[in-house]
Amino acid sequence: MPVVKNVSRAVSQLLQSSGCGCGISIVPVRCIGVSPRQVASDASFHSVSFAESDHPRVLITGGLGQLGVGLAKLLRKRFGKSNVILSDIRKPADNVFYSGPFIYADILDYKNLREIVVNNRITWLFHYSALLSAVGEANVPLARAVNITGLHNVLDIAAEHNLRLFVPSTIGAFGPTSPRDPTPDLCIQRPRTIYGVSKVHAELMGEYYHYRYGLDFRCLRYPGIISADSQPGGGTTDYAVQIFHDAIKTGKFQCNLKPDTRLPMMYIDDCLKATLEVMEAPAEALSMRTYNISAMSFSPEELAQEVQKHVPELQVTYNVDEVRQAIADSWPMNFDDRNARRDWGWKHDYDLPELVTTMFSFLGSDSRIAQAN
Ligand SMILES: NC(=O)c1ccc[n+]([C@@H]2O[C@H](COP(=O)([O-])OP(=O)(O)OC[C@H]3O[C@@H](n4cnc5c(N)ncnc54)[C@H](O)[C@@H]3O)[C@@H](O)[C@H]2O)c1
Ligand SMILES: C[C@@H](O)[C@H](N)C(=O)O
Repeated sequence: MPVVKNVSRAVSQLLQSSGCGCGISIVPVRCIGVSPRQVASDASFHSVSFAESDHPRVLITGGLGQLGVGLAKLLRKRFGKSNVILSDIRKPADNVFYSGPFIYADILDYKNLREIVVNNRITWLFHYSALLSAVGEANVPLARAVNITGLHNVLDIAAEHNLRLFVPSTIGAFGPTSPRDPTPDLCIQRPRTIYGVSKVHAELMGEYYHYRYGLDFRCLRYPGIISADSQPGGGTTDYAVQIFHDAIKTGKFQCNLKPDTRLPMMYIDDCLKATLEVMEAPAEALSMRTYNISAMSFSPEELAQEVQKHVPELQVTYNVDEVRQAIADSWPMNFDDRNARRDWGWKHDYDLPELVTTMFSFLGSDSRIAQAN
C-alpha cells in the first residue's frame, strides 16, 4: 500500500527532524481508506487568516461535560474563536453552539475523528471524553470502550498527525496501596475502579508513545473539580458541587460520603489555567509527561462549615453511598505536586475560602432559600 508507506515515511521524517531524539519514530499509522463520512464544511471556520495561522488549531473531545466548555472559552480567548473546535456526541445548548465552532465527534469512530483532524488542520488535541468513576462502575463495558478503546484512537491519530496531545488523568489513578497523604507523582498505582485502571493505562500509553514515537503527550492528574456553571458527570467528588446548589435552592444537603472523607479538590479556573500552562510549557521544561496538580484538600464536614459561613441555615445530613465511599477511601487525601511547581511554575489561586466565596458570587447567594420562602 504505497500511500501508507509514504505517509508513514513522511511523518517519521517529520518527527525525527523535530528532535524527539529517540531515533525509532515509525508512527503507528492505521490503514488509510476513504472515509464514508464528510464533515460538514463551515466556510467561516475553514478560512483562516494569516495571523490566526500562528495559533494552534485546537480540538476538544468530550467537550460538553463539566470541564470542556470552560476550556473552550479560555482557549478561544487566547487563540481566537475559530481556532478552537468543541466536540461531543451530545447536542449542545444554544449558548454553547453559538459561542464558537462545534462538531459531532465520537471518539470510538476512528475515521470520523481522523477526518475532523485532517479537514480542520488540527495541531493540538485536548482529549476530555471519558466515563467518570461512579458511572464507570455502573457500566464497565462502556467505560472500557470509551476510556480505553477511545484513547487508542486518539493516540494513533495524534501520533499520525504530529499533534500535541493533552489527556487528563485523576486522583483516581491511585488506589488503596498507594501512599495517600501525600501521594507523590511516582509511586505504586493499583486503582480498583475501571476509571482508575483506564487512566493509568492512558498515562502509560501516552508516555510510551512519547518515548517510542516522539508524540508530544502531556498529562495532568486533576483533583476533584468544582465549578458553578457546569454540572459534574457522575464522579465520586460530585458532592462538592452539589452542596452549593442545594444550599441555595433548599437549604438542605444530603451528602453521599462520610463527613471525614478527605480528598484533593480544585476550583475549575485553576484546573483550566494549569491545563493551558502545561500545554504551553517548553518541552525542555518538562522532566515528566504526567504531573499531579494540587490546590486544596478537604472533607465534607469542612466544606459544609465553610458553606455555612455564607448560608448559616444550611442543614447537612449523611446518607453514604457504599460504591462512592469505597472509591473515595482508596484515593489520595493530599496530592504532592512539587514537580509541577518546580518544572513549569504551577501555582494555584484558590484555597477553600476563596473557592466558596467565588462559587456563591457566581451562583448568586442572594437568590438562596430566604428568597424562595
Ligand atoms: N471533573 C472532574 O472532577 C475531573 C477530575 C479528574 C479528571 N477529570 C477528567 O477530565 C476530563 C473531562 O471531565 P468532565 O468532568 O468534563 O467529564 P464529563 O463526564 O462531565 O464529560 C465527559 C464527556 O465525554 C463525552 N463522551 C462520552 N462518550 C463519548 C464518545 N464516545 N465520544 C465522544 N465523547 C464522549 C460525554 O458526552 C461527556 O460530555 C475527563 O477525562 C475526566 O476523566 C475530570
Ligand atoms: C476525581 C475525578 O476524576 C472525578 N471527579 C470523579 O470523581 O470521578
